[in-house]
Amino acid sequence: MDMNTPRKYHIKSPCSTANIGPGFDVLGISLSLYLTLDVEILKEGPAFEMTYSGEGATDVPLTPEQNLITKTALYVLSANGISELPQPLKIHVHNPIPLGRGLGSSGAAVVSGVLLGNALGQLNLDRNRLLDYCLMIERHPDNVAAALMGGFVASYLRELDPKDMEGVPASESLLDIALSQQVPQPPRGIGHYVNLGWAKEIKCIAIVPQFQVATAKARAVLPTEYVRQDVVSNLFF
Ligand SMILES: Nc1ncnc2c1ncn2[C@@H]1O[C@H](COP(=O)(O)OP(=O)(O)OP(=O)(O)O)[C@@H](O)[C@H]1O
Ligand SMILES: N[C@@H](CCO)C(=O)O
Repeated sequence: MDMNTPRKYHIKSPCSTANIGPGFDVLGISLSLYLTLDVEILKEGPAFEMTYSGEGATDVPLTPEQNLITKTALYVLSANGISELPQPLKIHVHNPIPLGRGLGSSGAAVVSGVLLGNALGQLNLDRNRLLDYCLMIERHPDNVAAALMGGFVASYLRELDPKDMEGVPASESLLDIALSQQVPQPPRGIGHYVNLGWAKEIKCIAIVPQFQVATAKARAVLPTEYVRQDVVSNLFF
């Protein structure tokens, strides 16, 4: 099928909670609040149209190279030799997930973007490969692994050889990808994950603060080392 053949997709990615108990950067649970994309490749119309409702509607940019979802899709497409979006393309995003408040909004956006790139480019990437793309962008695996795989997930980010990373966009430089730029593919098997069991009787209540803290800022204040006593007591909780 030609990339511009008219068609529709509905893409749904859950929010997630992470850092559960002692599982810092490891344990994540997907929760039943979903970022959705309604995507249509039309016969005619403007080359690109993006609308957005819900959390972040007044702040989130809606141009392909600035919006986290479309930027991520562009990255997946460029890494697979596709230098432009199909046209005319219409995307409606509905986001009920509060931004920057501990419910993995960026993880859901990244997972949606990777699924979007996979669908638009008809790439048929399997889940493990989709995870590699997610992990090039969100460099801690707990939220994206839970959002992509579903359920209660333990995940671990493999140390990457700097040689494998040459020219590969990681989160910050992803911002700079131009539509026409071709980027190398991510290394394979960046993350390991295990689906853990979950008792249906255990329900989750999320308490959402009224202020935002960007994950990057929160991570920047963490010490690089912890004393043994603190690590041991954290394992207990
Ligand atoms: N639906 C979305 N569309 C576009 N950009 C988004 C969307 N959701 C999140 N983002 C981007 O991600 C940023 C929030 O990411 P951040 O990692 O700081 O917090 P979070 O993922 O909501 O929370 P946490 O990682 O603590 O669970 C937003 O400020 C915005 O730039
Ligand atoms: N493990 C991540 C979760 C938030 O995205 C962190 O603490 O930064």
